Amino acid sequence: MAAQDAAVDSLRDREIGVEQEHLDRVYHRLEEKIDEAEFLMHDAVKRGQVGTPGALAERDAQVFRAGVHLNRLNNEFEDFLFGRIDLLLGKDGERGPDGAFTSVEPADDAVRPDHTADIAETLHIGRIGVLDSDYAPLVIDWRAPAAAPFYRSTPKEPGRVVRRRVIRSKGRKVLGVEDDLMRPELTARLGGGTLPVIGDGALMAALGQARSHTMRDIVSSIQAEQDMVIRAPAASVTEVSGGPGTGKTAVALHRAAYLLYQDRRRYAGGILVVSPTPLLVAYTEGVLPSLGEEGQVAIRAVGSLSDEAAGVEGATTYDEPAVARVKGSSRMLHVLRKAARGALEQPGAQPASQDGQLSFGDEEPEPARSAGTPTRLRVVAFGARVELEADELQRIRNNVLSGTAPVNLLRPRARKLLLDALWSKSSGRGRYTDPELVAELRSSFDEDVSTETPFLTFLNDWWPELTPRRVLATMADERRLGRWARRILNQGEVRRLARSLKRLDSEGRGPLSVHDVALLDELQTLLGTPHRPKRKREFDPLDQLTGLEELMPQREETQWERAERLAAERTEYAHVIVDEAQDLTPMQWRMVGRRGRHATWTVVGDPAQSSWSDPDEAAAARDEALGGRPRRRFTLTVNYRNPAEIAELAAKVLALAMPGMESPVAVRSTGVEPRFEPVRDRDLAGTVRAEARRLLTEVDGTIGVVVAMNRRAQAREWLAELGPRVVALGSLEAKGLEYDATVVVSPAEIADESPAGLRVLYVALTRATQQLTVVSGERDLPDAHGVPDLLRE
Ligand SMILES: Nc1ncnc2c1ncn2[C@@H]1O[C@H](COP(=O)(O)OP(=O)(O)OP(=O)(O)O)[C@@H](O)[C@H]1O
Repeated sequence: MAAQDAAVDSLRDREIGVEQEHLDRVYHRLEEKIDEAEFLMHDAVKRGQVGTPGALAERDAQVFRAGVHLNRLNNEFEDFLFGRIDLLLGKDGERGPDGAFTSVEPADDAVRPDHTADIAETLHIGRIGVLDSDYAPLVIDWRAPAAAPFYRSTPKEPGRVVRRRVIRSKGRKVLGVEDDLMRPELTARLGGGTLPVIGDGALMAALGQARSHTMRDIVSSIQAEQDMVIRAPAASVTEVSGGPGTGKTAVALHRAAYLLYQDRRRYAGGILVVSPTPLLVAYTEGVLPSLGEEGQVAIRAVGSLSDEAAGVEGATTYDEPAVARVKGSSRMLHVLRKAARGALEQPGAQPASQDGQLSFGDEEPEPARSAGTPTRLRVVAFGARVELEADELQRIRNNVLSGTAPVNLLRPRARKLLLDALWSKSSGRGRYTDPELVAELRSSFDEDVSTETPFLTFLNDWWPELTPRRVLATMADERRLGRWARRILNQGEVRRLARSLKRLDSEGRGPLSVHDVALLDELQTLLGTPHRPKRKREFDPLDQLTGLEELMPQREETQWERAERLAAERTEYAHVIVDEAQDLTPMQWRMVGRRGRHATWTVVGDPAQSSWSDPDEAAAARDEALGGRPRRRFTLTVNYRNPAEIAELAAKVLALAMPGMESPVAVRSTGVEPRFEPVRDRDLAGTVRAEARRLLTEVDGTIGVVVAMNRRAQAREWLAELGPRVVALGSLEAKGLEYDATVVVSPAEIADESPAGLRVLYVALTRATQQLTVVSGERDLPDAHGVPDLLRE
């Protein structure tokens, strides 16, 4: 036995040595390329010293190319070679531009009748493609067509692949190799010897690794059904559904990298990835840079999508479910339309005599500014007083508002109609009959009236420029909100909504909830931003190189800052990826839809994990956002996260939440059953803490403790002393995340928290990669084994 082990070890060492040799060649080639790039840089700087405009432009172009080159090489130097495939001869013997055979199928005579065959081609796969100096492929980019068999080949449909190898390396050192045989029936020969096979495949090794607080890429172990989605043509809308842990988020991010590789020019318009929470954004942020992509892709939480919520974190507070339900509903659109117009009028108007008086000339003192909307406009023109009374002002307002244009953009029209009305009453009007003289008089009337501070003050008060935040703040007034929401929301809804907005001051400053953000974004559209002339920039010769800034990331800017800046500059994207799409409310769909009106889309989600109470309403909003574009649908069926023992328990909740819905198949089993800990409510804190502490000794990575939303703060206190490996999460925050072990506290509390509570509980139960403990309180009615009522057969 020992002799056999030693033989396996020496074979493994030999194969590691083979791959090491290849990696050395690759590094050698990369170093040559870096030298070339550095030479280009220096050469370019020298040319710049010539000083002629032509030489300057040439220098800039060279610096640009060399910079891009260096940036890519430096980024992708670490651990970028990860795979290898050994293939049979291709059917027609044709080769593509990268030197690889193009045919997926083997040649008819590739396999001899005695089941022996020769390896005709070996390809190494990595994060970028590297060509040798004679243009032979040393590494094939994982996104290139020639790399597809690495992902697509299965023992059932092997194509030309005989052996698939995953190479584990760190920096310049190969640490290990794991092989999968796709054609185990063959005796294949390579370089005069039999093709060796090491290990039992890389997937299980990858799945068994401890988790950290950031997601890893899966580039070396993408599975065939996932690869179909990643490489699906970017036509219209690609919809991907699949249960928990099927790799939807991973696939969506790899797809972004693939699309950029396929058509960088097309996606220069940017790719937006919409995530449900800032926690998931932080968790996934490293994946794209590890795939060699950054900058072009903005990953944003839905709570920080609108400029109105701009800031590092955006909105992170959650409304109670009944309020969230109102704010997310598409009925809010009708309320907001009314509010955007109604908010022009501010309550608390002063008596008419003090309101908005205007002196034309110097005869009268400037009036005091009113607190509310002025109800009278008075000017003195051509020696006579001209007034517009409340009813006339109202008529003008109604007239201006009769269209659908954004309110702030209507201000010039309001101003014009005010001047028309004043003019029609002024003595100047009847003074002349000659049309030319009348026109001249009118124009000097307009100029004089409209540039006087008091008129401007009146206009500012009577037709103020509204900000979305200010309008939202006016909705905290229950009486006014009730008027705008008549026949749209019921009284209870109005009361709850108004109360939730009392957090904001009169200008709308204050903490925003996640659901407020979509309301602000809608208001932004309803109000419009008045055009303001931009300050002219000084001429910069670098501007002539279009795309320079876009393509050459600056060293001092982090990936996060860059994505933020680009996102802030963009209002629309070329491709929009929506992760956890089942959670977007109708109002959020409208917000996301505005960012992809001309985009192609990838929408991934799982209806069984939806925390939105009215799936039909959300589906209608989603259809509206995606328009009539054709859709391609994919389903992922294998759960790579949860061991079978945990998946089985979660399936019980799925049966309650969505009867008839199928669970994905768990790909592995650990033999460790979920634990149940019944507890008296008063002992909850101690038990949860003790359980988290126990799990710290059981698993190497992270531990997530999931509680009902209203216990969040409490749970953080319980666990404060346990260090960074333990994280306390509200049920809605657990979305998309995963931990080595999880403690789910009181399933009944989580399920009772909202109408979608059972689906939220399903999410909570499917976060662990190794171990799960369910702590049941009194409300969970645990049986003798501690199993709560909701999780029994
Ligand atoms: N082909 C793969 N190779 C290795 N690991 C994988 C593979 N596919 C998925 N995984 C891992 O499985 C876990 C779940 O993936 P991911 O979070 O993308 O699933 P999901 O479908 O988005 O889950 P959920 O719906 O629960 O949020 C991750 O740790 C991911 O790295």
